[in-house]
Amino acid sequence: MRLLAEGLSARRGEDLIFNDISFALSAGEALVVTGPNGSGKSTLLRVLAGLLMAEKGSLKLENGPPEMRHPSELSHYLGHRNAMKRELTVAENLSFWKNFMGDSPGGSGRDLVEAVEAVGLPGIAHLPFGYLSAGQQRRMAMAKLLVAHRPIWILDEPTAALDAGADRLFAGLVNAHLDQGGIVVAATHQPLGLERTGELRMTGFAGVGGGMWHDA
Ligand SMILES: Nc1ncnc2c1ncn2[C@@H]1O[C@H](COP(=O)(O)OP(=O)(O)OP(=O)(O)O)[C@@H](O)[C@H]1O
Repeated sequence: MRLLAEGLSARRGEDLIFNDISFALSAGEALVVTGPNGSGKSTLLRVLAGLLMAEKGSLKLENGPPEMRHPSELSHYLGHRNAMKRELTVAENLSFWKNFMGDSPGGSGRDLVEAVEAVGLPGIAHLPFGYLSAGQQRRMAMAKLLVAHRPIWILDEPTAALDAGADRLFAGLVNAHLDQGGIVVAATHQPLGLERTGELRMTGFAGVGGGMWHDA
C-alpha cells in the first residue's frame, strides 16, 4: 500500500495556504509535518483526512483495497480536539467510535479493555470523559486509534498535553502501528521519537511553493 500526494494546494477562504505539496509514503513509513504557527499543517491534515477539498492536486492510494475511493476511508484522524463527549463515559465514547469507524479490510481493532490498558489508563473507563485530566483525555483519544483498525493515522499535535511518560507510550504505539505496515502523518512542534520518518516542512505560501520534503 502506498499513499501518494501529488501537487496538492489548499485554500482557506480567499487565501491560498499551501501550493504544490507532493509526497509518497509506503506501508511502515511516517511523515512528520513541521512549520511555524499558521503555516498550514492542520489544513494539510484536513485535506488528507477528506475534511477539506484540495484546490488542486490529487491524493491516491496505490495497492489499497479496490473498493476504497479515497484514502480517508482507511484513515483515523485525531485533530486538536479529542472528539469525545464529555458527559458520556470513556467506555461509551470508545464504544461509539469502535462501531462508527468499523474495521478497514485487513485487520481488527482491539477491545476496549485492551485499548485503555495500551494507553496506560486501565480502571477509569467507567468515568465521564469530562472528569479526566487534559493528559488523560488525550491518552483516551489515542485509544480511539486502537479500537478500530485503520492503516492510515493522521494526527494533529498528538502529544499536546502529554507528560514525558505518555510521550514515550505514544511513540511506542505509533512505532508498533508502523511495524504492522501502517502509515502515519503527524503535525507536530516537538520530536515524536518515531522511526522511519520523513519530514515535510511547511513554510506558508510564498508564491512558489508551500513545503519542503526531506528525510529526517
Ligand atoms: N476556517 C478557516 N477559515 C479561514 N482561514 C483559516 C481557517 N482555518 C485556518 N485558516 C488559516 O489558514 C492558515 C493555516 O492554518 P493552519 O491551522 O493550517 O496552520 P498550522 O500550521 O496548523 O498552525 P498551528 O501550528 O498554529 O496549529 C492560517 O493563516 C489560518 O488563519
